[in-house]
Amino acid sequence: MSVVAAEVSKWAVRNVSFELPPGSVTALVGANGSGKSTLLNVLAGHLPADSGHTALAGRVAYVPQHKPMYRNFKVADVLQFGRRMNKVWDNDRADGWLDRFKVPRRLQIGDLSGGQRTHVTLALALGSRPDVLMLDEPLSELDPLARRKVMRELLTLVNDNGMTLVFSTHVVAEIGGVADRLLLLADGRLIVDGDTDELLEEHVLYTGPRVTEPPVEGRVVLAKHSKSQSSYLVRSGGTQIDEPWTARFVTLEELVVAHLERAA
Ligand SMILES: Nc1ncnc2c1ncn2[C@@H]1O[C@H](COP(=O)(O)OP(=O)(O)OP(=O)(O)O)[C@@H](O)[C@H]1O
Repeated sequence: MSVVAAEVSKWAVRNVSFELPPGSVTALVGANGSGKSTLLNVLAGHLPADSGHTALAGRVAYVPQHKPMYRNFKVADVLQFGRRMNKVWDNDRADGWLDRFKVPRRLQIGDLSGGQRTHVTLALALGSRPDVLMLDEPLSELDPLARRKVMRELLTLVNDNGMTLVFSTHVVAEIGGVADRLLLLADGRLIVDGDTDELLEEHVLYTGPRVTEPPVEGRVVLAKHSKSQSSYLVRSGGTQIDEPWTARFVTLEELVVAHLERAA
């Protein structure tokens, strides 16, 4: 395993355990204040856990949500800084990232746009050739095209170098086809931990006449009722169902929202 959390507690985060295999891409999702940043900070060693322990294999790079950087540094100085601060430094990789996203080298950090600053912090993190890269809401300041391009480039690094990627996000629509694992936090507790494809296969939404019991066995994640209709999102249900009921798989976004609604 390249990332292990064992019964980690810190502030709102309570007893969180999971294991992430090398080369996996994990999306960490949860409502505001659910503990995503706290958990990432503990994993990165920036905060001590109150209890439990973590283990990360290899070189670790972490880009926090607020991307702290010296505002008076020029972009070129940041690369220089990266070279001096890291035992392993891949300048071509860092420089290449800035090139691809057209970040002007002569400007000071304080004069860059939010998105450009994001690219500088990503270049700095990637230049250290991490085995584990953790990003706290990396896409929040990027335009829609840049968001796609960044994820594509990061996935290429995962595929080519076996890097393990963990990122927190609120944009669940963007994790489909990107993340192969999902960690869902609610109120500091881990309510979903699994392979995204398996989770999608396990969750089935049944819609039919209004009833008080679901039409199949399985764990009901969420039930909704209107005047004449009921719908049940069931985990570990099957798709075989008699009329007038219909069954369909859900999107990752629907799955996440249902679990969050249930936990709220
Ligand atoms: N120094 C602290 N002492 C105690 N609790 C804290 C401290 N700092 C943060 N918290 C609490 O920890 C909880 C989790 O915050 P955290 O920033 O980890 O959530 P988050 O999921 O990243 O939220 P968001 O999506 O809004 O960024 C919040 O309730 C926050 O108030």
